[in-house]
Amino acid sequence: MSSVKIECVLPENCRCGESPVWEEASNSLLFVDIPAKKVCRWDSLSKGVQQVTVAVSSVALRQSGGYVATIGTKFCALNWEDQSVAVLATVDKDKKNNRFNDGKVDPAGRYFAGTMAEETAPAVLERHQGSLYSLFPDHHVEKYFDQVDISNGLDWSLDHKIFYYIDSLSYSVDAFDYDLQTGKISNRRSVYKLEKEEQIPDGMCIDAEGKLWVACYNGGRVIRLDPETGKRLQTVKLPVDKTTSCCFGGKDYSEMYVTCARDGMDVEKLLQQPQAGGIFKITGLGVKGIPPYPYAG
Ligand SMILES: O=C(O)[C@H](O)[C@@H](O)[C@H](O)[C@H](O)CO
Ligand SMILES: [Zn+2]
Repeated sequence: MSSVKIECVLPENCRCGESPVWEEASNSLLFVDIPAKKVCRWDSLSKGVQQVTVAVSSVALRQSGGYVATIGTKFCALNWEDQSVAVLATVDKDKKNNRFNDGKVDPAGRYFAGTMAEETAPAVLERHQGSLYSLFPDHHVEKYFDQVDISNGLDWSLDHKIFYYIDSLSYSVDAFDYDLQTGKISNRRSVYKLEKEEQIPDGMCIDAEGKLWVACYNGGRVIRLDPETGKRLQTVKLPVDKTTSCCFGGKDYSEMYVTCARDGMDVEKLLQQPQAGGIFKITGLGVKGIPPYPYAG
């Protein structure tokens, strides 16, 4: 194993950083801060941050330019230049206390995202209120299942035949068979159950070897899993407890970026972990990621 280096590249003080995504064209990391209601774009060359204020939970690239984002219970297009938002579709119309949470685009350009009840405190919420959806390139929405607690990490296997998914309060990383042609999922099973000290599974991404990286909320780490054997291959601890999500980026996708949260920490913990809410860069992992897929609509 090569020598792993962890660096806080942006002391952004996110209340709850989430949805990191690398934009190669601008050498930037996009991410959101859910309670602070903003989408941020950090330029890795100039180190500058731009932001748009909107009640967002996830953001993704869009093939035709700009971005897509989940805002409240709406799938939206986000124009970065004039900061305008256009609603593409709305879900959970009968659930006034719901909002979208994590989302990611599949290899065919569909935007997958799930919902959850609004939290009263981190991980405290009315159970089973969420559902998983995807926004197709023609802007129609398909619903996959309901009864979700906290819809979180998602990604697809390198051959596009498996969809990986995390409902945080199940403490499990699940897999489904995936039909890329139709966007249909089937045959749900668990590929990894978190150990107690790993705490709550949150955001996730796949690497170029087909292994999964899961950010562990309250666990202060990202873990690398082999979804075929169900074994944990590696643990990388960070100097903050509330690690929320991860993605690969940088040159050739050889760096990993990790988001985390400050909300839910008491004064003493914040003094111990002054970098809570920052953006972390991990190098020396010895494995690369793959580029994010852009929404095709
Ligand atoms: O970031 C998310 O996915 C949720 O929006 C957050 O509220 C926390 O991560 C959650 O409380 C822990 O599971
Ligand atoms: Zn999350």
